[in-house]
Amino acid sequence: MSEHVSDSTEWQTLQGQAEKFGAVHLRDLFGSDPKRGERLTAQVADLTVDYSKNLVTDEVLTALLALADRAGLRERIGAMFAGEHINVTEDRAVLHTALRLPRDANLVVDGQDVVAEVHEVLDRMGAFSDKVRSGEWTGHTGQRIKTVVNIGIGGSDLGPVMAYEALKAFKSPDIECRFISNIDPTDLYEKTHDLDPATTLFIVCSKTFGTQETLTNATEARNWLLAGLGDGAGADAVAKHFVAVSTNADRVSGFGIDTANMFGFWDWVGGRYSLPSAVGLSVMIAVGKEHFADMLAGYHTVDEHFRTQPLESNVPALLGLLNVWYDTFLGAQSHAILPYSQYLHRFAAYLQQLTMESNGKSVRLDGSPASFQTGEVFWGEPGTNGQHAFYQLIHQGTKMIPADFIGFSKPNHDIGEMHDLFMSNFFAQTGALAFGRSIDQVLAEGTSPEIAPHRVMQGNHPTTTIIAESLTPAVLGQLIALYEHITFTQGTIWQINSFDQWGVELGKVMANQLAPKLTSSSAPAQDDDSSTNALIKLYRSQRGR
Ligand SMILES: O=P(O)(O)OC[C@H]1O[C@](O)(CO)[C@@H](O)[C@@H]1O
Repeated sequence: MSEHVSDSTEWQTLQGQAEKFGAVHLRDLFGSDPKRGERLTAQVADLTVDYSKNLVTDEVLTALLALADRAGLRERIGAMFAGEHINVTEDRAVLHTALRLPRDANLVVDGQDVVAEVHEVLDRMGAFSDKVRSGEWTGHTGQRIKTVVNIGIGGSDLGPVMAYEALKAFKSPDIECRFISNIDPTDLYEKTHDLDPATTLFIVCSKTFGTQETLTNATEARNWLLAGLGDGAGADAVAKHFVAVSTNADRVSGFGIDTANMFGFWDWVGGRYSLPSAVGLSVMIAVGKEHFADMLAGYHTVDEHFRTQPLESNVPALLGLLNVWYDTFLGAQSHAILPYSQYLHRFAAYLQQLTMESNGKSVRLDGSPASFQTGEVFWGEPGTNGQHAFYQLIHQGTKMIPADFIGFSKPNHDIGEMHDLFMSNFFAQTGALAFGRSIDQVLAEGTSPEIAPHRVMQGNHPTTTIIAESLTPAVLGQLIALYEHITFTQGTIWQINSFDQWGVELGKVMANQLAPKLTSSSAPAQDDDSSTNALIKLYRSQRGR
């Protein structure tokens, strides 16, 4: 492999193809190949993935696969699964795939029997969630737990809340979960003000147990609990109502949570990849350990596909390469995630962290600046809500926005004809985006020549359609693993480290430095830039300080 993939002949070939691609239209690609739809459809586990409505020719696909070879994608996949320290800036293995290995698998990394440790924690989580679900685990006053409140942010929040919402059809009717993430006090207030402390269990979820938002929320939640339980409530009550999920036992006990009530994970699990670890405890309590195990098994089937399939039939690799094609070679800036499932209403938000914290990088592994466009902006809303909000811009705007349509043949709740109507929108949209409406069609419908141009849809907007029979825990695991490996593929081609997040770390440090200037009436707000100084002064005066 050449030192920089972007200097390779394979890269140049794709640049050349991109330059002449403006003339290619999906109408022609489908017109000249009646079997394109079937030919460019692949299966990964329970997911049928139709990528035929993407702006690619066979020539481009071949060139993308050659680029993947040049970038050593196969070898990088092997290195990740084997536990090599591919997160070079933190000198860590990247082993979220080990979180879903079956009990009888073998993986020893850095002298650690990874599978045994993973299953030891899963077993403890299972036993604990059984107790909470059955009512055997009681609070300080002897009452059973009715509400589980997860306190965490980023990967310690987005995965659990997304999966909890996605799997609502599988949850216990006796337990509700809530999620506090923002340090905005209104989040804490809204999620607790109508709860009974006696029946509330908090999970303080933080890989580092050093995150300002989470520790502040957890401290205030403990105050709320003790005040609500009244006289006599102290450390014993905290032990009944607070458990922790973290990699840092010292900080957990420093906070006052008994480490007997701590569920651990490891530094080789990145926050945004941590849902299948103990970070998923709230989800396990809601849906039960069996459904959680189904979700892990779903992840694992896609992991195995990614690890073993040749690249030409490797679905995450192909979709990752398509994303590189759009982003780096065709200049697309964003990527829409459009699930036709209300249960997946937090899926795009979840993927934002997964993809943008992973691939929002401009420096390559060797420290040199990337001389090309990397990570896209991921965004989206469930259909059909999105249709009545932003689809107009996708259909007739000036930007290229590749979009993933995710749908299910069977709804979790079937009511009348609703699901068929819902899915008719799903199928109609990808067709309209691809093939549009020509001026001749518009005029033939009787539209006046003055208005006709406004009603023309150029089409040629790329989409990928992902369908499964229904949204089950296993299918959810498959979907998440699919996007994890798409993200990995992109990072590999770009030769960036998809597993650190130094940019976010800077913001955390600066917020901690600024905090005293907001709260103290004596400290002058003068040593920042003129804009920040003025804004802090305004804030302080409005707060009466
Ligand atoms: O789980 P922790 O350590 O509280 O971190 C929360 C989040 O903060 C980040 O470090 C930055 O947003 C994420 O990567 C992580 O998921």
